[in-house]
This record gives sequence, C-alpha cells and structure tokens, in this order.
Amino acid sequence: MSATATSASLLSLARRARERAWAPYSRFAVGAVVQTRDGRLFEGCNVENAAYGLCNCAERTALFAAVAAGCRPGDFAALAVVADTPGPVSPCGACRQVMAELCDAAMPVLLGNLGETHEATTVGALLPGAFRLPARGEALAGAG
Ligand SMILES: O=c1ccn([C@H]2C[C@H](O)[C@@H](CO)O2)c(=O)[nH]1
Ligand SMILES: [Zn+2]
Repeated sequence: MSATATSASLLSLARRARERAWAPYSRFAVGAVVQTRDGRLFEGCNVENAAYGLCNCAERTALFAAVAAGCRPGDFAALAVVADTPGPVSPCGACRQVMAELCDAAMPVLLGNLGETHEATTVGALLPGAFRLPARGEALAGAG
C-alpha cells in the first residue's frame, strides 16, 4: 500500500472514531487512531466528564488502549488525529508529552480535519525537548 493510501485510511478511521466522542461539555469531538508496526489499529475519541479535569483526549485514549492491549514503546508506527477544525487539528501539550514517551521521535503523526486538509508531522517536531526522567542511577545521585 502506498504512503498516501495509508494516510488516507488512517485519517478516515480517525474520523469514524470521532463519531464516538463523548463531548457534551465542549461539543468538540476528536478522533484518533494509532497503527502498530505489526499492523494493529487502536482507535480513540475524547471522553469528557462533568469534573472537567478528567477529560481525556482522543490521542491519549487511542495510545492508552494500545498500551492496555500490550503495546510498548517501539511498537508504534503512525498516529492520525482529526477534528472539525478549519485547518489540521493541533494536539494539546499533554498528548504531545504522552506521544513523546511512547512513540519514536521520527514517528509520523497525521493531523487532519473533516475535509481534505491534512498535515504530516512527527512526534519529535510536535514536542522538542520532551521531559524524560533521568536514568535511575543519575536520579539517585541527584537526590543525594
Ligand atoms: O487534540 C485534541 C484537542 C482537544 N481534544 C479534546 C479535549 C476536550 O474533550 C475537547 C476540548 O478541548 O477536545 C482532543 O481530544 N484532542
Ligand atoms: Zn490532548
């Protein structure tokens, strides 16, 4: 399958996942799909709550579903996200940090909307200088 066909199908799966969003507070529905290197697909939508701080974005729903199914860093190949935005949707900082932990910096991220518009970027471009814990020995030395 060509790269273009893969991108188009990931964006269309993300649009389908978006229809399952639970977003009664913001009324802003988002859909995502993450593809693993071995070809599995995990879809996600945003899930809101009356306690607003508990709202979970579509991107994290998809990535957490994959982790819950046993996926680990190194297993992910691509992520697509869509929302009803004029241009490509822009993932929030929390999702960028989660992507940075679970996905390779070079992993493609497709950002789309409900139309033809989309942009291809990477996890590393979305969050340069992502926070990471120091190696265990360094953390212990720093704690003195
Ligand atoms: O990239 C994004 C941006 C926002 N949201 C969700 C969070 C919240 O439910 C709603 C409004 O911010 O959209 C996502 O799922 N992904
Ligand atoms: Zn987010």
